[in-house]
Amino acid sequence: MSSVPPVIGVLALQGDVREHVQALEQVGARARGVRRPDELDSIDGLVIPGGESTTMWRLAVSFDMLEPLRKCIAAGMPAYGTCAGMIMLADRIEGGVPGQQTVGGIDMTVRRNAFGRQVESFEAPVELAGVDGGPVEAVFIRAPWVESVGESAEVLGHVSRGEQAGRIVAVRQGRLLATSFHPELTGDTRVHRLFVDMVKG
Ligand SMILES: NC(=O)CC[C@H](N)C(=O)O
Repeated sequence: MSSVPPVIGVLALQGDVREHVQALEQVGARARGVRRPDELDSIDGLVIPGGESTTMWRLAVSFDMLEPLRKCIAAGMPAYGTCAGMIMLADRIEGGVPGQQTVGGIDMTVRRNAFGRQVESFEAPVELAGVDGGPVEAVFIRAPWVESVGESAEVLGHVSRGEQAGRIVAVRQGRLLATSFHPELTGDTRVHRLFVDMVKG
């Protein structure tokens, strides 16, 4: 049985674009960087990478991408955001710089840089609803956590141990997915597979 692989765009304004492209290709999708509004027309789903959400927001404004991104998401385009990308998909942020805007789409409040500074980056196993085969080893780099989710968003995972045990770090709302951590950096492609299956579904 063969089916046409979905085309997934990776928002290529800033951040770890190449790692996402590789992870997506490993799970059988076609992946390409997108940075212009017209490039959004030819993709089946979008990944917003990790990086720096303040820079990504500013670049999205200057590349005239913020409104087109909002429209696509509102129109139902599947999207997956990691770390800064999670911030970009959040309807509300805390700890942003003055005036910082997001694309939005997921009814949640995220706290920027919640786990502390770069030197406080860490790895921890996270059990994810919808991902079989044991916990994913999650890499947190100046990561946000989710303070709260609204009724339409579903919590998929928490930090399982340590000082921050119980913090929400993975959320899904319909065909939108967000993680505080970076599966694209670990070689474990199960979360990308989940997203590609969401795109196909
Ligand atoms: N690794 C990351 O994506 C870090 C996110 C960054 N702290 C931000 O606010 O956007």
